[in-house]
Amino acid sequence: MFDVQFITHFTASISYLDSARIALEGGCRWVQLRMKDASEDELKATAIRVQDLCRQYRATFIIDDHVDLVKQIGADGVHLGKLDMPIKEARERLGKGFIIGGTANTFEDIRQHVADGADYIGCGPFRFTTTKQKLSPILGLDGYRSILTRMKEESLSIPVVGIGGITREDIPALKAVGLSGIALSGGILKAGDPVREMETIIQQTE
Ligand SMILES: Cc1ncc(COP(=O)(O)OP(=O)(O)O)c(N)n1
Ligand SMILES: Cc1ncsc1CCOP(=O)(O)O
Ligand SMILES: [Mg+2]
Repeated sequence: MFDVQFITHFTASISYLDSARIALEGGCRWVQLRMKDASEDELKATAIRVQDLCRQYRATFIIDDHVDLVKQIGADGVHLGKLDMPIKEARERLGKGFIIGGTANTFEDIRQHVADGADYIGCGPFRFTTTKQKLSPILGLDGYRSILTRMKEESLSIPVVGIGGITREDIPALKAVGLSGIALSGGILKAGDPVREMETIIQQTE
């Protein structure tokens, strides 16, 4: 099993909510709501609607950055990066019943997140992407290989999903390098038929 997480985004014709619907219709069962420039009200309203959709599809629903909103609406979990609430503090606020993901760009980041109580790692960027500003250094396959080798050597075990500019064509190599899965957005939303694109990716990962 190779996990597929969808990160919401928008295009000229697709809203954040529609992007989540597309992913779910295409068979994805893990959606992260990421709305970097939204107001609190807009974020909460969208989060409630995306959460409803995820419940209909029995999909996991994660919110990027906003620990208190996760607790307030009862989402499944939160994803946190270096500029967000520290994972240790989020775990204290949320307790054990919520999923907490942490961003990593190095082995040391992963070691810290494991110590702080993270449940999974989003490791990247795999390659350049315009979906996120201010990217950490690009890892490529070699970066993943060395991080995952170091994890094995030091018996550090936690699911690691690759993220950043990932498309369907990358999946065989990302599987082979030993990642637990992928998180992606543009690779779906920029496709001619986004639902079909997700279906194809899900078939590739089963
Ligand atoms: C699965 C996953 N991995 C990494 C990230 C990036 O989180 P972060 O570093 O906090 O950056 P922003 O997404 O908040 O811009 C992610 N969201 N999901
Ligand atoms: C949130 C995030 N963190 C690192 S790259 C990225 C964006 C992922 O989106 P895409 O698949 O469109 O590159
Ligand atoms: Mg963040």
